Amino acid sequence: MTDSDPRADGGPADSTVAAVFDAVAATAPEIRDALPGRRVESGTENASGESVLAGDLYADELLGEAITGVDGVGSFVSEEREEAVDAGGAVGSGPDDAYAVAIDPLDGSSNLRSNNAMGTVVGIYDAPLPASGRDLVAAGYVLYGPITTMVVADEAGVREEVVERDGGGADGSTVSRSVVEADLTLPRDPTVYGFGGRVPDWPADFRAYARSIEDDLKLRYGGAMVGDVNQVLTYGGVFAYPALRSAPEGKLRLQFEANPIAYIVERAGGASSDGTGSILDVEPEAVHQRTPLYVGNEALIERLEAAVDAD
Ligand SMILES: O=P(O)(O)OC[C@H]1O[C@](O)(COP(=O)(O)O)[C@@H](O)[C@@H]1O
Ligand SMILES: [Mg+2]
Ligand SMILES: [Mg+2]
Repeated sequence: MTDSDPRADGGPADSTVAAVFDAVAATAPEIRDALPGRRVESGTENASGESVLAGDLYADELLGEAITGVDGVGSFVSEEREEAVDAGGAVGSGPDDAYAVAIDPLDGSSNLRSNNAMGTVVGIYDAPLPASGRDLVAAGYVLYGPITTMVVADEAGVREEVVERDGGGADGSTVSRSVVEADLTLPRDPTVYGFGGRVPDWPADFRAYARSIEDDLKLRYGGAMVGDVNQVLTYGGVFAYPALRSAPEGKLRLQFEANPIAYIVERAGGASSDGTGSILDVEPEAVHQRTPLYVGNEALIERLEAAVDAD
């Protein structure tokens, strides 16, 4: 529990959803504190074939324990785990059914060695995984920047909180959370863009789109999706990890990364796409499935879809 409850400011009504974000917020300072000693390779690969840092594993363990301990969470899966963990209770959309939670424990963890921003991504689904983005009931992310912030999206909208370690409130809390933006929406006039992947690996249609975007917007790319998407939510613009010539499915994973981010951006008044339509409509096929991801101001996403359709 926290000593300043953001739900009083119009957050999620659902107690399980609120408890999941309580757990994530409570874990954030601990993850942050543990990072300095965990910048090295763990010597293992994850289900996506990527090498795992000690920080990835530590965050995964801590969050796994905290989230599976929440009443009403029936299933848990992470980028760093091959299979979903049964947390007790059947997952579904009925009133007594449990939720499934998917996380990317450390997003952008290659930034750990170079000491740049990273995050944690969370998606809460009312359907067994792999699930459609339409089954999300809430999603959010923690951004470990100069300040630790948490962005939470649900039916009611999107809010941003600052999360800080607390000396310990009367209720035994260890973190304090203050809402700094109760109704986060994308600015109407976009100013930034950030696109992942190597430029020579971009398909010609996406390269042409990028060239046209460069005329209007400033480049902001830090190599952590959460940090780069937070730029777009703050200043307006477009983030993409596109389909690549060498990897038509792109890099980002639908369950842990693309769906939660698309949900947040759409709730904030923006749009998402896999190149043809909303990410939230992508058919779920596997827990670790990848998808191209484009999110941002609606007009920029419409322009993207027109550009990549034209090829
Ligand atoms: O190094 P690249 O190819 O630009 O990839 C960057 C992308 O990969 C990621 O780091 C993948 O996330 P993980 O660190 O969770 O594997 C994204 O955060 C980021 O957008
Ligand atoms: Mg990631
Ligand atoms: Mg990760």
